Amino acid sequence: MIEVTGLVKKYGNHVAVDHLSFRLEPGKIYGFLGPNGAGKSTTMNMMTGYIGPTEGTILINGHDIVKEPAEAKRCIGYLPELPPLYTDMTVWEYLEFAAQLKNIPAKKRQESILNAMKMTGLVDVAKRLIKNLSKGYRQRVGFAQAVLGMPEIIILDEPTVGLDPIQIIEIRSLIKELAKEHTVILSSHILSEISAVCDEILIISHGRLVASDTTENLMHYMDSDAMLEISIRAPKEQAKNSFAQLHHVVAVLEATKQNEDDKHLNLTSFEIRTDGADVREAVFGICAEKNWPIYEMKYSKATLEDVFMELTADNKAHEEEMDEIKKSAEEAVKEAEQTKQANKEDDNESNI
Ligand SMILES: Nc1ncnc2c1ncn2[C@@H]1O[C@H](COP(=O)(O)OP(=O)(O)OP(=O)(O)O)[C@@H](O)[C@H]1O
Repeated sequence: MIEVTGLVKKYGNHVAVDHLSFRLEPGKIYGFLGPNGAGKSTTMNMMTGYIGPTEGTILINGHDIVKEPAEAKRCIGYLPELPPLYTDMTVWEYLEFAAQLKNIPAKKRQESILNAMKMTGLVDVAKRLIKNLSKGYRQRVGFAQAVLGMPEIIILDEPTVGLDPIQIIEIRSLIKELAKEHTVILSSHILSEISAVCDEILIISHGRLVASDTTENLMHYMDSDAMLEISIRAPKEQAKNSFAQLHHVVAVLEATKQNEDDKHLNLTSFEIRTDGADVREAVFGICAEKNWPIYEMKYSKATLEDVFMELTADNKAHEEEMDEIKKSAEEAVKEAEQTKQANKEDDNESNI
């Protein structure tokens, strides 16, 4: 089990991880999801003891990663975003080297390496130089290194980045295979990646945890929002009131975008928001009864992607704000330089 409490990492004034707290139970696949720069790698690097936290504690099966690093690290296998593979070694040589670093006793080494290779499908390439392997196979070598010695917890940073679709499918099934015997934690900025394999998702934005739930619950949360876009020819207020009275409808908004055709036909467009229910038939019933011709109807449910965008939305606003600050700072510097240059020219003229 992993317990993270009040975790903070600062680089100078920059807060990369901002008071993260969570608890990860054994035997599940967890996904760290967040945009680039959200703090996923920094968090993983702290959890695996690669870098120290500025504040907060990380307990790995009860061992503090800072105070008892050897005991804590023994429970973890880590595949960093850029695995440090020695490409002039063969797969076997590299795994033997990794086994020594992990202090796996000499008597057990061969068996451990063989198990890791079997698990990751590397037995046939054991004698091949790593530099002659495809990117997918190199990633497998990184995996094999992580599972060597069968640690209880496997941490994988962006495990499918740069792989082709077939390799991605292979790595995904490998992760699911691993989860039968290990707790797996992986990170990605790709939502479909995380939702395809993880039991629970932790969404991180600006170093903060903005959501943490099971993939099903997050999906269910999305289900609580649906929208029907409709273009009809009808008296605006009367139509709006009729739709608003329908069961499950939470809001009826007038859609602002209208094309020339709509104007010509004198159409009114609405966005009918519901609590997740599909109200197409009920809306059709009203329109038919009132004889309001329907020109267009489009039903949509919020997706996991929408929730991710919503939860990390301040990210974009923050970036825009930073761009704005940077732009005005650059303008101020330019202005100051121009003034300095003008003053210099004035001085030169008065000297003449
Ligand atoms: N060694 C470092 N020195 C200074 N700033 C750093 C350092 N490492 C990371 N950062 C900053 O900390 C923030 C979090 O970075 P981190 O790599 O953890 O994000 P991430 O979510 O893993 O992103 P990505 O998906 O792009 O790897 C970023 O703003 C990054 O620029």
